Amino acid sequence: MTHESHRVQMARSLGRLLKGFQSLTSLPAMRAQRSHPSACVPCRTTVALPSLFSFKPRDFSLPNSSWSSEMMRLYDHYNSQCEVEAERGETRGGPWQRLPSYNRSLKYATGGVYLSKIIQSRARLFTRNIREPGAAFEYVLFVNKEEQRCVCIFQAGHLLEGPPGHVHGGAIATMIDNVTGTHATVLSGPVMTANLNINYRSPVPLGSTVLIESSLDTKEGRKTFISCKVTSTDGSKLHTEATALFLSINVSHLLRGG
Ligand SMILES: CCCCCCCCCCCCCC(=O)SCCNC(=O)CCNC(=O)[C@H](O)C(C)(C)COP(=O)(O)OP(=O)(O)OC[C@H]1O[C@@H](n2cnc3c(N)ncnc32)[C@H](O)[C@@H]1OP(=O)(O)O
Repeated sequence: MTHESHRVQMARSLGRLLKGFQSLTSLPAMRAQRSHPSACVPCRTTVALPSLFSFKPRDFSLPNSSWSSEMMRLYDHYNSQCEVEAERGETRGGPWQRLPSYNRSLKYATGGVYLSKIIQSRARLFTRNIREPGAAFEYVLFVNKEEQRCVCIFQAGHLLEGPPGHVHGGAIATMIDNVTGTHATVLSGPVMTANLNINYRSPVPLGSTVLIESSLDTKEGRKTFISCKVTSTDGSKLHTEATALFLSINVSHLLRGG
């Protein structure tokens, strides 16, 4: 590849990358989807990131047959608040927004050099790379921009076992990083995790549904500080608590390999 064509390709990648982050930070209101998988057709299909794909991607934040009744109940609870009744039977955006989720995010985040075409085409978001529904990370995130809060309903599948019958601490850390990182991106644009502190208070039973809630502590220049809690769905049991620091980055940071 000549120097010039490499520069052109780099500029194009940067454009795509920025577009992805921008669409995540200016999320369009999503219409509530209260029904089960078969009926899950988005009423408005403008979602974050599709411009990065050459095919219609699957939105993993929508219910599938593996979701427990508790997962569905909570999904319905938050989804019903994504849209509220307005005048004359019309609806408008509510306090919460569901965040769509895809298994490919940044095609050109290469770690310094361009990945080979094969690796590019195979790269997948870690938490969305297992095909079997319910086997690993099943989750959906809702964000409340006014309250600067984010809630994730998470069902931990059998492939996430750590201590017998319970969820691996690394899988919990992954989800905390995922939720707080997405929340920080919504609040501050492109960021990277600089620091993550986790206290594990009580084990999470495998197969259970838990809530992961994150809230903004403060923003100082490039720094976004977030707190996070993992609890049972009725809030009575604290499983994990964490604090995280995210630093705003220029996306070229990713392309340069940090
Ligand atoms: C398209 C969009 C899709 C998005 C989808 C999202 C879904 C997926 C979400 C998944 C989410 C997953 C997310 C992931 O998994 S991100 C992957 C895990 N994270 C990394 O790999 C990050 C690696 N580190 C870096 O790249 C750099 O160190 C960064 C960029 C973080 C900072 O390097 P940079 O050169 O830029 O900054 P600086 O060193 O000048 O420091 C600047 C300031 O910050 C302070 N500082 C720095 N570090 C720390 C620290 N550890 N504790 C406390 N403070 C720290 C420092 O003292 C200074 O403060 P001050 O002196 O100015 O006061």
